[in-house]
Amino acid sequence: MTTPPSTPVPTPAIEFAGVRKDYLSHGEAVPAVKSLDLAIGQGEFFSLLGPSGCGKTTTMRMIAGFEEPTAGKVFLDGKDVTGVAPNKRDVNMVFQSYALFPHLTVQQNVAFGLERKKVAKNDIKRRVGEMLEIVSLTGMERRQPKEMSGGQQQRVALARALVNHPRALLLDEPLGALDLKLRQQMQIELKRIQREVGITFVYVTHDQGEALTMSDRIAVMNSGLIEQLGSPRDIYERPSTRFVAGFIGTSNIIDGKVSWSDQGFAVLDKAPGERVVVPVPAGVAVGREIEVSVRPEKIDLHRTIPSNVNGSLLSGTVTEVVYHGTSTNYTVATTAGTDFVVFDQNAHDAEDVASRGERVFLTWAPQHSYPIGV
Ligand SMILES: Nc1ncnc2c1ncn2[C@@H]1O[C@H](COP(=O)(O)OP(=O)(O)OP(=O)(O)O)[C@@H](O)[C@H]1O
Repeated sequence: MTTPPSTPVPTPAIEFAGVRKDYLSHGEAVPAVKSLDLAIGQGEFFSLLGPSGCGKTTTMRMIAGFEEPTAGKVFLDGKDVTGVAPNKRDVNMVFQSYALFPHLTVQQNVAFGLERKKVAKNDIKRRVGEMLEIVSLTGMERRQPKEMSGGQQQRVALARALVNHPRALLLDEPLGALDLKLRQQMQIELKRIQREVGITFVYVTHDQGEALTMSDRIAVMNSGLIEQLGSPRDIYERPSTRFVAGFIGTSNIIDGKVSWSDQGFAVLDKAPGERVVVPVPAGVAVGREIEVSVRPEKIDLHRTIPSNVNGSLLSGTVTEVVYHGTSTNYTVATTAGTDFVVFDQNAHDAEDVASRGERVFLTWAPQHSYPIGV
């Protein structure tokens, strides 16, 4: 028997090994990052997502070298850079405030770093031209920042940060100052730009929609720790903690005791005739308390009890109906004791399925129940 050749493991672009970061405030250590072991791949679009104060910016500043870990090491392309000055790390940053030079033109702003490095004039012209094309600003070379919109200024900042091909680009809430529509356009643009330049992007945000739209992987942080690391789909469809389920989108969460378990499924009995069916790994025994998360768009709402329900069934009373254009959102006080949110797509007609005060039945397929932390 021959052993298969081992596939070489690519060196991560960025790596944290046993990192902790405490700040000193009035003589007391404030833990900002409690324990971090993380590898970010070459060319990955990686987001650090979490509520204010969870340690995202501190994590990013440790990559840039603006903060040093209290313990542990940071590696860039496999090289230990702990203690190495920021200007020797070959990573660039983009912030919410564009920090462009106001008296310089777009061309001069983008060329600035290359000129300081004494790159040949012809090369500068070519590289700036290529970069402006990537960020869709060709033709605006002679403008000054004040003659441009917020979104255009942010593109200049991006072009300036990318023109010298850094090892990684760190982006700290760069779209925060833009209005919603422009922000959504820029999210798509940023992802395209990242794909074209092939540089590792580390993106800090507290906006879950933004992280879901752009990232290859997301680290959801809470109180100085990563709660879950995975693809946008993993994080949304399979939240590993109650915090992640609540922070990313809207989740309906039900607690209950397993009353029956067989062939990869468990049942939590609720009111007579009602139940929650959930896929579980082997070994989840009858009697065990579990938490189940269900996304609002997976649930069907009925005015009469449906026959042949394959999966979960709960009943309740509608307490709120909110029309959102693409969907109508219902809040239902269920007999299971929790309020459920149900998104009903306005795909065919925009008539409400039910009104406030009405008794309704909620059903969803077994695979749309997700057991948290089981
Ligand atoms: N220079 C500092 N001195 C003392 N404590 C600090 C310092 N910088 C950050 N902290 C604390 O460290 C923790 C993490 O802060 P950090 O800025 O990394 O969070 P964040 O997730 O980026 O938050 P935000 O989204 O609000 O920027 C917070 O409790 C914060 O108060």
